[in-house]
Amino acid sequence: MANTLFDKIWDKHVVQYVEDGPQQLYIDRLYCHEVTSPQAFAGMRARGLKCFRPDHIYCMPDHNTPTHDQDKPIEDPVSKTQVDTLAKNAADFGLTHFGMMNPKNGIIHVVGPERGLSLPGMTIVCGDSHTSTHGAMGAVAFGIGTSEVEMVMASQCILQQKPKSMRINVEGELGKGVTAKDVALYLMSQLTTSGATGYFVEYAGSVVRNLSMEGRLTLCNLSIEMGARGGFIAPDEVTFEYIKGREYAPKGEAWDKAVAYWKTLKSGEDAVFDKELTFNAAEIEPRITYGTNPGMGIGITESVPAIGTVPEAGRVSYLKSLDYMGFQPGEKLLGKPVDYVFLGACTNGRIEDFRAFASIVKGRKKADRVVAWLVPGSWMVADQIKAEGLDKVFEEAGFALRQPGCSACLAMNDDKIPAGKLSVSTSNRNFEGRQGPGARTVLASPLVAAAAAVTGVITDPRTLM
Ligand SMILES: CC(C)[C@H](C(=O)O)[C@@H](O)C(=O)O
Ligand code: SF4
Repeated sequence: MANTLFDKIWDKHVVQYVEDGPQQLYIDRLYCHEVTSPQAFAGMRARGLKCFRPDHIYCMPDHNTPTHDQDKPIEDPVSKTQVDTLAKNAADFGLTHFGMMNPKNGIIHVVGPERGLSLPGMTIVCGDSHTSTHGAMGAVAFGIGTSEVEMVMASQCILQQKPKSMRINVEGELGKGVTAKDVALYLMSQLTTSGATGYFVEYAGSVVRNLSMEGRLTLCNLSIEMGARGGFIAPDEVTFEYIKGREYAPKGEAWDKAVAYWKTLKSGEDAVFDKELTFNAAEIEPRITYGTNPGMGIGITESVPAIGTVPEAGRVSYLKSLDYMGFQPGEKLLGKPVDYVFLGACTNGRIEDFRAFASIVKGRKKADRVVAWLVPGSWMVADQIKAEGLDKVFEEAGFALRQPGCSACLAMNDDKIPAGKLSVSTSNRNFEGRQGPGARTVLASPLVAAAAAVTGVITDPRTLM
């Protein structure tokens, strides 16, 4: 009998078991963005196919959208083609499309949960690795390739090998200034970027239960950076409270029925996982990365690992990574001058992240040397920022808000960090050139980003709280 929550949701969606092969899995939601959908639509056209369940597919541009002047035509020709192509494809195939300037537009992984489209117990896919984010809603959500996007368009199903199951418990209480982002960065440093390869992770333990939905979305977002197929959290009152009343959430009787079902979505007391790990919240301080993958991280007061502590096989790439970042083995990063600060991305572009940033910059001033990009994950987040008066806080401190999109998370739009500049970023990847050719990225929480933005150097946010 299925006993882990993952098994329960997965098994309920299996249409067909193929002996010694992949399983045919029914998909409740397909999200499409402009980068990974064009070939899928082209394939559908070439085969003369229609989408099997068009009402279960939602499209929106986010990667190529500029974060300024969205009411004007996009200047960059490549981005314009991508964004226009998605609009045309969605229209041709009869799919819902939240285009640029549509109040429902934003980063797909921010919009899905906030509109009540991503719900507990669902299977959710998108041609995007950070689809794992939606796992925070208690869904089995994972990224797929473009040929698989086409498969889902055509059949609303996908062929998948069932991943192994892992439970990660984080127990205790988070200290001052420690956020879900720090928990994720800590887990990655412990597991490495391949530590969860082949697994689907259930996050559990008192720390996870006490996280807000925004925090849970951040945590699940980063699952993929540990190599996991996805990560999710059993739905509970926090989840239900968050979903209630949202635009596409069930209403009235359907709501009661849905909640009654969602309450059954938990792993059994005696559930057995292929792997189970437990961590102690007391070990986690605000974190930063020092290298060129998200697993290369330290507590903000710690030093970059000395060369002797790095396994011999990894020393060459370790030194290459530090060389790129301009850091020395064994040195502390506190006090390092910062050029750019980016608040946003599907990792940390939600209202709580803007509240956290505001809590530090309120009554202070942006450091002159810092260029700061504050990019809401969606128009809904942008509106909430205004409704709460946070825009005024930012303005008084010398910060301006931009328009929603993936922005500086990856260099696919106008928001590129110049070569050599050091950026403290709330996004999820610090690969070489990720934020622009030659850009150097330190991943951190919104609190750490805010502390850097007002001091101009890498700063422990606890000293400003
Ligand atoms: C463009 C897309 C395929 C990619 C992903 O899959 O994650 C992007 O969103 C990213 O964050 O690198
Ligand atoms: S915000 Fe970044 S990580 Fe998220 S979907 Fe966009 S590019 Fe990918």
